[in-house]
Amino acid sequence: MGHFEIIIGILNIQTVLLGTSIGLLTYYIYGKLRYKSPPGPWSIPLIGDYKIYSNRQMHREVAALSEKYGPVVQISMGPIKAIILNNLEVVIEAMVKKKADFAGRPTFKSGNLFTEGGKDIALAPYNATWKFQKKVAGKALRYYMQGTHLETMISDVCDCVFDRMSKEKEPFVVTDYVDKLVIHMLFNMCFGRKCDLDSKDVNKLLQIDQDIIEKFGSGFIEDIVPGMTYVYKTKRWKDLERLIEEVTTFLRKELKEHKETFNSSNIRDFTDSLILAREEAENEEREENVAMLSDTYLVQILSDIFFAGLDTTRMTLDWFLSYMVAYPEYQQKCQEEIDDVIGKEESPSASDRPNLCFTEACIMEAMRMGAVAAFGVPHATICDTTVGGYDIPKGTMVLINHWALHNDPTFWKNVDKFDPYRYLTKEGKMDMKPENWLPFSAGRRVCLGEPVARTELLLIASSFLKNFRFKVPPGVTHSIKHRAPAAGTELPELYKVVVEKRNN
Ligand code: HEM
Repeated sequence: MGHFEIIIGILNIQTVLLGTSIGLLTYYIYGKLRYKSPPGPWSIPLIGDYKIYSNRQMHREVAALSEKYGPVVQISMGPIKAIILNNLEVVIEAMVKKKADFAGRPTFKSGNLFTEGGKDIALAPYNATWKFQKKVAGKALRYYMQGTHLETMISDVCDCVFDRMSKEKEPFVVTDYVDKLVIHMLFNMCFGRKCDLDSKDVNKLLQIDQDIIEKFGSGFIEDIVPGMTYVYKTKRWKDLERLIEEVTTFLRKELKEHKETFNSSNIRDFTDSLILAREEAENEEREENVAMLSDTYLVQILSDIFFAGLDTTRMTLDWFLSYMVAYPEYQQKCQEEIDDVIGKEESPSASDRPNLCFTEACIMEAMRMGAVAAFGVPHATICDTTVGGYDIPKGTMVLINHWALHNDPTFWKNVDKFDPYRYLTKEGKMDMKPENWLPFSAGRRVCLGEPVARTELLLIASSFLKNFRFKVPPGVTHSIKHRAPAAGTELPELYKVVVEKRNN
């Protein structure tokens, strides 16, 4: 080969390399231009939109931003990008129409600590273990709701708490009694313990739960700075580790005691139902199912049922009672309905539900106006996908802004008004559920406890109003003010009430 051919050969190689590079660059630039990221405010690199995500009422701020950017808004939480869905159309597209695409969960250091590495249901990744556990827990809950078990237990717990509450001589904060009632109900449901207002275990768990919300409600720097705990542990982080260890130790002890006294023909509570599910899997010789119901997984399912139900239920009842005090005419209308349907002697039962429409409508409206979980539980995409015409890469954190759905003025007439009639037909019966009313979310990750929560809420709310008339002390005016004890959680400002016993 002469010099000429060699030069031509080199030129050819150079031409091919150059051509390939230009091709790849064009493909990359074209891809970038074609790739449509959701819009959002400018953010400081690595720090992100600190002003937005450090605001405990971020749901309100993002809903306002969506007026400028549209229903899909992107913000940066430190180095983590979050996509927030702010209207029904995009929520249904992501959670219902695209089914599994948005059914993952992001992984957080604090979440892993709470759940022994995602071994629960609520924070678990979208996989076969999650699916199986949700099925088992759903079956155990349904088992528990059969017959009159739930209503008898709620009636016993209400008697126990109301007995103490009726002894109050001075104006008092009713929230304290709501908290006690709900935690005792869950103790009974999960561990079969009768109501004992002086129980050390119950009071300690309630204190831990309140501490976790009040002290850690603004989130953890450790979730935003990966690897930080390997270098340095803050005092807050160490406190969290200690509280979680206390809770897990308690749950492990309960499971151990239940296993020692378990009798499959006498299922006492939710813990027994889970042990029964494991026995069934063992009898069917389904090794893979038995492994998914090891003690660690059972403890985590118990923790989910207990804590997912505790805060959401007690906070919803706080909102309900606060609105009942603010609107005495609605309180009275609920009481008339309750007296008519239940009678003066009986306790509310699940079969009364179809006839307690006005009371149920007041609960639904309290859930709309009071945001107990404004962003629900964060989702993550499990593949590259799209929503609202924007590209969303695999592994992106996605939040549903429930507050925005519940306060969308284009959907709700007089959006700021407490109006139970929104949910009722002209005849006073329950109407179709308004599409924008989604406190339990939708799609694959929909709240597991919705049926039990709605029944519990109605039974407890009716029991409160059946037994007591709630008022503010003479000379005091009650206007509802919102406070945000934790990110994405709003509660009414604490206020004092006086109660009059009814039906004596
Ligand atoms: C007022 C009461 C309640 C409200 C407002 C509520 C709301 C929610 C919401 C918004 C989610 C997140 C759904 C999503 O990821 O899109 C959720 C998940 C969940 N809730 Fe509830 N909840 C309530 C009561 C309960 C109760 C009583 C239980 C248990 C008996 C429960 C168990 C769960 C579980 C296990 C999940 C995780 C589901 C999953 O990841 O697949 N919830 N809830």
